[in-house]
Amino acid sequence: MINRTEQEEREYLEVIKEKLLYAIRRTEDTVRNYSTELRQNKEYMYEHQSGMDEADMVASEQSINRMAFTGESAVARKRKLLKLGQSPYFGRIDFLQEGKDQESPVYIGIYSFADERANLIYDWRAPVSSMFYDFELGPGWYTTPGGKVSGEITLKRQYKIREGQMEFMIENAVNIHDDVLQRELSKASDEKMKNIVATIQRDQNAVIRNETAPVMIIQGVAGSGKTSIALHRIAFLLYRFRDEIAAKDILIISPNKVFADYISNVLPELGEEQIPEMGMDELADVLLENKYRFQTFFEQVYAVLEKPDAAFIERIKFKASPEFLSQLNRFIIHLENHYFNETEIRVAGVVVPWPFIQERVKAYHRVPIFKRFPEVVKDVFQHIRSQTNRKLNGQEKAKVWEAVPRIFKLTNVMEVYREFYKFIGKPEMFRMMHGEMLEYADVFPLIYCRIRLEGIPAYDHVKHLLVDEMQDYTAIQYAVLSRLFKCRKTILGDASQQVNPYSASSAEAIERVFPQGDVVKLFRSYRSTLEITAFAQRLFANPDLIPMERHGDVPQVNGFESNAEEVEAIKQHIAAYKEAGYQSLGIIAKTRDQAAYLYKELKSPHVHLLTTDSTAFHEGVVITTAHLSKGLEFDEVVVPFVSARNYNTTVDKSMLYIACTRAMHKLTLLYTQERSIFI
Ligand SMILES: Nc1ncnc2c1ncn2[C@@H]1O[C@H](COP(=O)(O)OP(=O)(O)OP(=O)(O)O)[C@@H](O)[C@H]1O
Repeated sequence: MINRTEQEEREYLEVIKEKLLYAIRRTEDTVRNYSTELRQNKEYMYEHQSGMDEADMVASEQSINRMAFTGESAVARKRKLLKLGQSPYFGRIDFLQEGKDQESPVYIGIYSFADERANLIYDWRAPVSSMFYDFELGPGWYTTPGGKVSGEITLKRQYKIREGQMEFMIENAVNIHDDVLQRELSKASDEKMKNIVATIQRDQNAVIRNETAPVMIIQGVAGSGKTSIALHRIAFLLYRFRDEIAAKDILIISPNKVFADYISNVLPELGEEQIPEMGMDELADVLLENKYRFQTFFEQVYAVLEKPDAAFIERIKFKASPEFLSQLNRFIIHLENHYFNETEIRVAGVVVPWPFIQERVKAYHRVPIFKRFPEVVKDVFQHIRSQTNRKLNGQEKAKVWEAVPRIFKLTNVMEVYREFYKFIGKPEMFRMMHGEMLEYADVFPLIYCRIRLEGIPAYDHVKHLLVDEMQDYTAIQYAVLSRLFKCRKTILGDASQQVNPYSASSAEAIERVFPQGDVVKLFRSYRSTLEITAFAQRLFANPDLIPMERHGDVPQVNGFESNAEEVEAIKQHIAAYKEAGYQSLGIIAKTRDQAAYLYKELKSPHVHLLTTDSTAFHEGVVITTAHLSKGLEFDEVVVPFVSARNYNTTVDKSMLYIACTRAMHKLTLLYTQERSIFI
């Protein structure tokens, strides 16, 4: 066995660092050579431009592009090597393959690294590395494209190497992962989400490395690592299918810009490029071609929280149900058969009879209704020509163009959508807001009608779609997504973290939309201490949840006589959180008005207010709403205004649950006068 002792490991680390340094220098030489050559080539081309013919120019440009590409790859390679220099590997397994007489050590790092003679570091995504996550000492196996490789794991080690120095090394213990995991979880939070390659758990690894599922639905409790796993899964797929998928072919549908920013460094940390990302509202705008003004999802949630109106809530609930989607589908089929004026068209002395027109309309049944008319127009032209034996003049053509769409009783998608409510006998279920603005609950049904009746080009360039916070999207939104994105999907969320319980989906409902999906449930919660998890469980009990055995202070619930005293207490938290060794403090209010009020009261340059307009996550002290805090986490969380008046509805309870589950190490709830029944 090589590198048996810790001393030998430390010496080996120095050898590897040396080799990395050498590789970095070589890449630097490559980059330098390419940039010199590139400059010379460009100069040459510029000087000889006049004497070059088209073919020469194209050849020169191609050569320059090739050179630039290779130069860029060398720069990327250098970046990876520099990173490896800081922390070359985090794990090792020694594997004795069946039929061989000597085991070989497999050092595992973020990227692979080889010298002329051997593979020195294996990428964590390589087939052989999967054994590091899947097995303890003893029998083990991994699959390669060529088949299954079995053998025995004779050694397993984990290392923490930072800035080139080995901080610790843990060996062979059965709970090796637990020890390192505990250390990782007890640390103060970073500004952004971090990678978890060194401590991926077995069940998480199975999700990350699943290559076959066309749709993967991950339902996991708060803090179970759903988002982390989904991002690592993308890194894995980019590695595994590198010839087929690039970063630009993936799309993340994220709940907001702050969240997008929060997760934005995980993939670059894993050596991958940034992934395109889009919010549902943004997608809606694109799909409606910016033609309609609409309420956003945030505005809908605030309306429910701030001035709940029974009829408004009824409309939301109705449109969120899978039954609504079925009714809409039935109506669209009904349109086909019952919304045509059975009339003939008279042009150029010819009568085009209704049966002919009807037959043509039906012939294009695969084409969305509004897209059929141009086809039918052409057929009518043809019909008239055959009767008159002459071409139609402009005026006659215009008449046909006008007459054909009129055979359909409705002229546009919006009219169809309004008609639907009359058809089902519930016209009160459709209300426009002030200024001809659509309610959010109508946005995706309208888009769905557009797709069915006008057709929208599918997003075929997207090869993998990632949807986070799946519980916040309704059946109709999934119907839209499944029609737009034919690619593989990873969909994740937690049914307990609905920001608007009137407009939410359970994992089961989503499964119904994607019957081909693999559903994975994650019950172990990593984010919070056992005390915080136990506290949150009292809000929404999940008997299956498995908390981490990590301890901290019991969450505090502090009462005050006045708001002023409560604000004063928050100031004390702000003054003290750093002393406790924390890096982030989240003050999570229920509504945006309450968050804004607090921000004004606190008047501190060190406090950031996160709103729906924010585009970046801030380190330090952040005031925000429960809705916006989704997916984020803080070392310490303070939830203000948890009074009986402020937290008393089902939606309020959901918000409180989301707020409390953001805390990693410390949680405090504050109220004035009477505390909420939920605590
Ligand atoms: N295997 C792991 N090793 C180390 N840390 C982990 C692991 N799994 C999860 N975590 C940590 O747990 C925390 C929660 O992870 P993440 O935000 O991905 O969970 P989530 O299920 O998306 O949470 P939520 O739904 O509550 O927003 C993060 O700090 C993450 O780094």
